[in-house]
Amino acid sequence: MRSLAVASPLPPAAAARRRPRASASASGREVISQCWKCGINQDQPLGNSLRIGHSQGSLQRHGSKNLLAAAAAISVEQAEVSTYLPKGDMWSVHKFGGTCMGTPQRIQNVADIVLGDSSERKLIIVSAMSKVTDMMFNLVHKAQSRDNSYTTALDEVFNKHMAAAKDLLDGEDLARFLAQLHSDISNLRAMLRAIFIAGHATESFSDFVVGHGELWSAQMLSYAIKKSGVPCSWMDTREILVVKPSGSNQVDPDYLESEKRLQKWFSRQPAATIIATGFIASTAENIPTTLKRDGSDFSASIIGSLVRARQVTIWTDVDGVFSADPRKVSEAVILSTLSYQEAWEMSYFGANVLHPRTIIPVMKDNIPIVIRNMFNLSAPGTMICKQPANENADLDACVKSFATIDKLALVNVEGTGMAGVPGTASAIFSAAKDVGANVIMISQASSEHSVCFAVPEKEVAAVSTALHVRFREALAAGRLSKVEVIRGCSILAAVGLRMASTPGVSAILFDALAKANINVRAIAQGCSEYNITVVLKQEDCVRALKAVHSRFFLSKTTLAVGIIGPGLIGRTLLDQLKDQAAVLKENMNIDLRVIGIIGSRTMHLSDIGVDLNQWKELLRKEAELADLDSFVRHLSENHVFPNKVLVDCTADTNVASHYYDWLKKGIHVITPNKKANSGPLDRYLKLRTLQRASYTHYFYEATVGAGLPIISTLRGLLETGDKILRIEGIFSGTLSYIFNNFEGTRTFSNVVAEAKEAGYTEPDPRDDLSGTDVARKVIILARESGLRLELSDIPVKSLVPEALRSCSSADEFMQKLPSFDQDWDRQCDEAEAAGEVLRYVGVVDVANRKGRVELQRYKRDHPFAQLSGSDNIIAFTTSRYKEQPLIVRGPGAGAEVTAGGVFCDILRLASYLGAPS
Ligand SMILES: NC(=O)C1=CN([C@@H]2O[C@H](COP(=O)(O)OP(=O)(O)OC[C@H]3O[C@@H](n4cnc5c(N)ncnc54)[C@H](O)[C@@H]3O)[C@@H](O)[C@H]2O)C=CC1
Ligand SMILES: N[C@@H](CC=O)C(=O)O
Ligand code: NA
Repeated sequence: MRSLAVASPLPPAAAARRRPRASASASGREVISQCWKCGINQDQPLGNSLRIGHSQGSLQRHGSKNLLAAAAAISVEQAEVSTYLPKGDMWSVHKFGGTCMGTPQRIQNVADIVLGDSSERKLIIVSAMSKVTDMMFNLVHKAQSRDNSYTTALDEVFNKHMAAAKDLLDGEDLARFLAQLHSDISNLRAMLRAIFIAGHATESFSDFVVGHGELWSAQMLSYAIKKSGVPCSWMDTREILVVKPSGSNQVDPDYLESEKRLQKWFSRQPAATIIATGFIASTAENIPTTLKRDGSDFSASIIGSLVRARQVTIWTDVDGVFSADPRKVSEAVILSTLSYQEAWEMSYFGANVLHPRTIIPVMKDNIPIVIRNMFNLSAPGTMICKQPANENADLDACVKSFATIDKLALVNVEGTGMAGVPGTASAIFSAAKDVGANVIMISQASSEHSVCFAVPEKEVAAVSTALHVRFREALAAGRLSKVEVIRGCSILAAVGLRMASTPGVSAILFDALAKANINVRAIAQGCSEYNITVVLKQEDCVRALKAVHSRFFLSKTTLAVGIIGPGLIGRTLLDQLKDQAAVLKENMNIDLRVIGIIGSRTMHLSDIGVDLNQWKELLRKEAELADLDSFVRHLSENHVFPNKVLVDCTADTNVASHYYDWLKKGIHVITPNKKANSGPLDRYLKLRTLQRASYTHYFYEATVGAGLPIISTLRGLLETGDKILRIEGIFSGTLSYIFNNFEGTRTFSNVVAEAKEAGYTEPDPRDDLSGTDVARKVIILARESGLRLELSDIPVKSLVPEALRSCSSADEFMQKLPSFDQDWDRQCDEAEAAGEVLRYVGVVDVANRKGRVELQRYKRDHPFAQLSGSDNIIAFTTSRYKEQPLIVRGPGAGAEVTAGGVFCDILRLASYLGAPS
């Protein structure tokens, strides 16, 4: 065997300084106690060097077999207990993770935070400098894989710490630290060499090597604090914390023994500021071990409990615990408080809070844990403590946070033979256990006809096979009908202690999911009610998370909007949205984001929202070729916003033909375009049936009377049980304007041009003059009233001269229209001579299940003759409004009022989705 001799790392002066102290306190176990007493700080141990010193001697004496025992010989000195360990409020415990200890500057910042804490006594737990633990694991891995490069990797570890120390410390402190570092590295080199030769490292070996990161960072911090004149000791927690293994990769603290050891340690070094190593501990047999994953948090919690600290502060690089994963929910907020149970539940669901076991030690003594950001000292952080009694008890505050678990599969075991048969559930779950599957959630309805449970997707094939084997006979005999596997699932959990005692929480949760059009596959809620768990399709999970989070947390309804057709109405709507967005956000908690605009030629897309101050430039300069399919895909695949709406501001039949598919995709539709509702009846009925059966919404108030409340009034009458007899009125803003203004002073064609200029006409004014636009409105109202009519069922009196019907464009039509002005002069004169006016009216004759559109003459005192501008007037004659019809009157065309009507529909949608009304 090769010699493992290690050169003395200490310069002669330092070695000389060590010796007298070592001998002064030497007890029976000379080597060990010598090192314990030869520290740099009063009687402080030099930690690992003493053990390596011992191991070195032992190695030479006992050979490599005893390497571990020798290396790990951590002893508790039989010192007299002279100073009792005080316990209670005077102690504050802090823990700084690897990121906080990442650079010399950060270690100095940690020192400043510690110095700034005015507590009487402070116990500071530190992790290794960031990345060091991985580097140390890598050393072991390389050595046991017989990879010689472990030596250079060890040099890197040395260099990293030497450089940090040189930056941070100076003078004697630096010399002492470097001497210790040299010594440790030499001994590690020897130990790794032994591992290299053996080709194997036991867990204890590995733990011993890995724990050095904490030993070095604790020493560096204690020197940094001492530098400012504050007495400070450092503690190797392997001398204090005693743990025993408890199952796979877990340990349980031995509180009694640990407390005894702490007491003894303290009696020797009763410092007011103690820097202790996180992560590392020892077994009852004094073999070095670690506290496993997130071990430093656990160290802080155990030590906090041992001294009955006032508070344990875990310093990290985030402002506290978020209400949901901020990478998935950008609006996630920092929680100011969390109960122990809530933190526990959240940790289980993968929220990066604390490992559940970290909470146990402090929970038994009601010691609060505060999570704080060392890089943002102004953030107060999150306090995890006993549920505060006076906490806001309103419904929304019952849910503290949301978490998700992906890559799951549901297993559904179903059959009539399960009901009332004891042992079925046990057989199902023992089959899962036999293949080592981790059952994450179980749900069984009380009918007992099915049991369903979630397991990680990678384990589901084995579970399914095991169940088919176990229930072969039952399946063959039909007692079980199926063992079904549903892959691609996720769990979404709502966590909150007060859910247990508050009715209505689950209703809100499921309502938010339904409104986001998300299908729930399974549900579980234990009677502890700290969480409600739902299983969903994985692809829906982020959207679901956003939907429930915004419903409970922010009460902010976020709505992604896609605008199709930025023509007159579309661009006016965009302007209105731009002007009102901030007010809606502030006053109504509604966050509207236009994430796409598509015109006939180009489209501009954004994931988080188009800047509405410059949408026109963006649509010109930063646009792609218009493609409606990819536009819709952009909207439906956006995972930032849970709710999406397409606003069709075209007059295009083709665009309208897609509404069905969009609603099916869960995208809401809002439109002033009349084509869908006045198109083929079967398609209309299919669309309405789908929409009524789903939680997607389809609003079209502006299709009749623009912004006037026509559809909503009719709906209100119908839904409250009124019977519609007749709807009659002037439904065309264009025709209203024309006949209100064609009074002999201007030609007919001039007035038509004015209506077009004012934005009242359809993109092609022949749609207005032909009566088609009015007929479409009549059809829309007729269908809304329950009549099954086609557009062709409506007799229409067209005002478009026969000769102009075949014009190839609206422009050509407008150019040729003046040649027919004389005909119009004649009709107008005739009416005037009779004391009448011309009005173009539409009638929905519900009683006779008919509709019609006609040009009529009315006496000058008739209400229809009293209109001005683009006024519409619509009279509803119903069972309730029989003698006097209910009349709605006002401008029924024009950019502002129409866009306003569309905007109203958007807000109606937001309100349906949960925005305050
Ligand atoms: N002007 C008014 O007072 C009222 C209009 N409406 C309806 O509002 C809708 C829009 O009317 P206006 O804005 O006046 O028309 P417009 O012609 O000014 O705007 C329509 C826009 O849609 C674009 N477009 C057409 N097909 C498209 C497609 N497939 N994909 C993307 N973009 C396309 C056009 O390029 C144009 O920019 C029409 O359906 C109209 O019936 C409803 C009530 C009142
Ligand atoms: N062109 C239409 C616009 C509203 O639907 C009209 O004039 O009424
Ligand atoms: Na309307």
